[in-house]
Amino acid sequence: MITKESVLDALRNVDDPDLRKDIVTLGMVKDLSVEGNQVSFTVELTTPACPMKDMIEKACLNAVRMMVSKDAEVHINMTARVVSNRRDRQDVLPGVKNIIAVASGKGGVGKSTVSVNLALGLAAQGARVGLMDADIYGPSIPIMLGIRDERPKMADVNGKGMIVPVEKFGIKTMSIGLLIDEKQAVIWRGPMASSALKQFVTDVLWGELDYLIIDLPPGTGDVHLTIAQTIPVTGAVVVSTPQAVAAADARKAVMMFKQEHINIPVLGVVENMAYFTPAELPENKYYIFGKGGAAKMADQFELPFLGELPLIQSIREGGDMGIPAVIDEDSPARARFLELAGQVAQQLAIRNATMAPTQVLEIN
Ligand SMILES: Nc1ncnc2c1ncn2[C@@H]1O[C@H](COP(=O)(O)OP(=O)(O)OP(=O)(O)O)[C@@H](O)[C@H]1O
Repeated sequence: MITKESVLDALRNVDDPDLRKDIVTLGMVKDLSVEGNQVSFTVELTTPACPMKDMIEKACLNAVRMMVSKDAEVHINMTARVVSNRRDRQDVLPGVKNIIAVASGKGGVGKSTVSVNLALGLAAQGARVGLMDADIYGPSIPIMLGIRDERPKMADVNGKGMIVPVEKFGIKTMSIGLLIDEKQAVIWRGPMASSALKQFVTDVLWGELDYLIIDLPPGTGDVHLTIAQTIPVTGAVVVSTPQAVAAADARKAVMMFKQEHINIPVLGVVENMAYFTPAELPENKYYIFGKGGAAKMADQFELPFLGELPLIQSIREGGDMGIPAVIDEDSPARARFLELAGQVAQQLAIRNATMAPTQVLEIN
């Protein structure tokens, strides 16, 4: 006879490969029921974008069939509840579970392209996602999402005027480009940029989010410091390109996050424009700028390498037209960005399980 205990014992042999504990101990097995040879249960993962989802499901099935009964009819409901390890007072971004900053050592490496497609990639897999354009001096998110002409609405919350983020393709977004003329933003000085950013944090109704992606300005500067001091950023993703000079700049970005007064864990390094793929020969990869630079850099810092993204004309065209690669079913880059989203979500789950929460100066 199949019992609940025998099923649980079998499932104790299935490990979450990232968290390195079995799924029963981790409390991921829910709603177990057994009737005759019908066994059903839910496995609750830490992210809907988990790249190990299919593997864990198969391992559960095999464990019950091999260790309990080969005649068991097993129904597994794979779900996810994104965890947060925030321990701050939640004065800022109260309903936001995880905050991911996307950075680059220098401009033009595709940081905004990665931010947009990472946000959409997480949302495509079922997460609630927001995208904050903190690139105050050169906001490109409104163009990339095709919302240049939209203006956010205001809402009254307990007598305080709050900005309602613009929604597009299932994500919420806010950019200085949605409030003022893009050209004006370029001439802003440091203190103005910092106070605009603080508004994005305190005066925008982000609501409940699993992930908030922050597209940082290129390089290292005032805005980065403001963000590190006011927002409990869960982790950062550093974008690089293959050229040696780009890798050297990306190294500076990694060093910035490691500084004592910033101290934000780096989730990994992604290499954009790693190889060229012509539209008519999608299987061909040409490593025109050299190969393996960002992976080597990640290795030196003992950071995860989050993968290579191709240089494809349609990524640029999609960006200009407001149709990002993840939204374009025909884009050869779509699958790569979905993989990247899975890698980032996975590294974030590991970070939350193994490291202390990020500290910030509390706002009074
Ligand atoms: N993998 C890619 N293939 C083709 N074009 C790309 C790719 N990644 C980015 N681009 C294009 O390169 C240009 C710069 O990209 P993007 O604006 O994302 O860079 P950035 O690092 O955010 O720049 P900045 O920080 O200076 O604003 C854009 O026109 C974008 O569409």
